[in-house]
Amino acid sequence: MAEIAIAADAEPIVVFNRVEKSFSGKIALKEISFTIPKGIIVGIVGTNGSGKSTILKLMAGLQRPGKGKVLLNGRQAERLSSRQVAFLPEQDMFYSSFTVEKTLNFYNEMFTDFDRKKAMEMIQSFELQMGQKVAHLSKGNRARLKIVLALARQVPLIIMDEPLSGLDPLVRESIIRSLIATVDMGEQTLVITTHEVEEVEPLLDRAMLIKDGELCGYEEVERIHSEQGIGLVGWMKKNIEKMKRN
Ligand SMILES: Nc1ncnc2c1ncn2[C@@H]1O[C@H](COP(=O)(O)OP(=O)(O)OP(=O)(O)O)[C@@H](O)[C@H]1O
Repeated sequence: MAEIAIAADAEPIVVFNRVEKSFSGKIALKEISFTIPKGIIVGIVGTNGSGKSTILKLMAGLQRPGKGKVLLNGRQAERLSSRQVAFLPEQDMFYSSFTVEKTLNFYNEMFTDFDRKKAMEMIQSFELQMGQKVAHLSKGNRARLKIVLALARQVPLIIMDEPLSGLDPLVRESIIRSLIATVDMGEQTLVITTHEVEEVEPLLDRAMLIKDGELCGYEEVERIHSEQGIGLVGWMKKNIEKMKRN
């Protein structure tokens, strides 16, 4: 399925127009089109290797599409400066010899849009120790620090690749709570990939399903519940079955 239309999106922040992406001749994304309006939370779901991270990197302007266009606020994403997007990759991105405080200071100097006060509030709510070395943080606390660094950026688009991956249920819950409390809806749009579909479901306005490089579902989560009477996992299964039949 190349294109999925959703009821008129007033002001899109992200537009994918017939986007294709290949790596060494192997197609990772097959001509996909969609728009994301401002001020919502979108969850991109799908099986391993289906193309979710590739979509995020294209959105963040970190990769160029082979064909088609990726627009961010009306301009080609790969030409925009990093000032528009906070991208949280799946891998760690820290200097491990830095303390939490030094990491914060580093971000504060690197990004003019970094809100140190907001970062400090999140550091306190996560009970992270400012003097602790990043190398000595637990996996959960490293994940929390990553979230702080992304959410403290005052940018229109925040992109998170698998922020919950490999974390225990309590850490996942605390991160989801902080996302709900901290994202400035109306001003900010959040796009997140995840395999923890049921846990993230309450957070999402829309869900996007990617399968083998194709967009095989893009729907408002409330409509999935109200019109189809199912949850996201049921919706994913239904769409994948439908795709197999076509
Ligand atoms: N830099 C790259 N070089 C070569 N192949 C790549 C590269 N990046 C992605 N791919 C391939 O593109 C396809 C989509 O990868 P992508 O990482 O986007 O999937 P994903 O849905 O995010 O997977 P996962 O859920 O496992 O993180 C895969 O077949 C992957 O091997």
